[in-house]
Amino acid sequence: MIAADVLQHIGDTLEARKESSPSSSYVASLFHKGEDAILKKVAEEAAEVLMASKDKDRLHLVREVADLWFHSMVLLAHHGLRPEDVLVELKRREGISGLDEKAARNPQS
Ligand SMILES: N=c1c2ncn([C@@H]3O[C@H](COP(=O)(O)OP(=O)(O)OP(=O)(O)O)[C@@H](O)[C@H]3O)c2ncn1[C@@H]1O[C@H](COP(=O)(O)O)[C@@H](O)[C@H]1O
Repeated sequence: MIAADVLQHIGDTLEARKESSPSSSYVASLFHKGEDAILKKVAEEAAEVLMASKDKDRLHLVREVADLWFHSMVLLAHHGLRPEDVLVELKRREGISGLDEKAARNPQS
């Protein structure tokens, strides 16, 4: 599956960048700055997704979602996690209705 290959490749690149110099790599510079800098980028990119959506600019939206996914993967890598961990969780949820899952969490509501 192409999508899984792309995510796996990005995961490998992110791991390799942990050994790179911050001056030669954007990802290495983010790792070097630490968790707060990574979280700031995730928050900024999420806000940019909202603005692209409100602007009804489809190409801009795709690019901003790519930025958000990418920085979320940097955050995962910071915590020693990989994109595949999210894919496993999404796979686990396949076929489970969001409404049923929510009802199971809050049986009285
Ligand atoms: N997919 C990406 C990717 N998507 C977005 N970005 C960077 O994320 C940043 C997004 O920040 P903004 O949109 O806010 O733009 P900006 O104002 O320039 O950023 P800041 O100065 O505010 O940090 C830009 O610098 C983009 O270049 C990415 N940088 C790297 N990758 C992948 O990561 C690999 C490793 O990158 P390096 O570590 O730079 O070699 C690359 O080969 C790509 O596969």
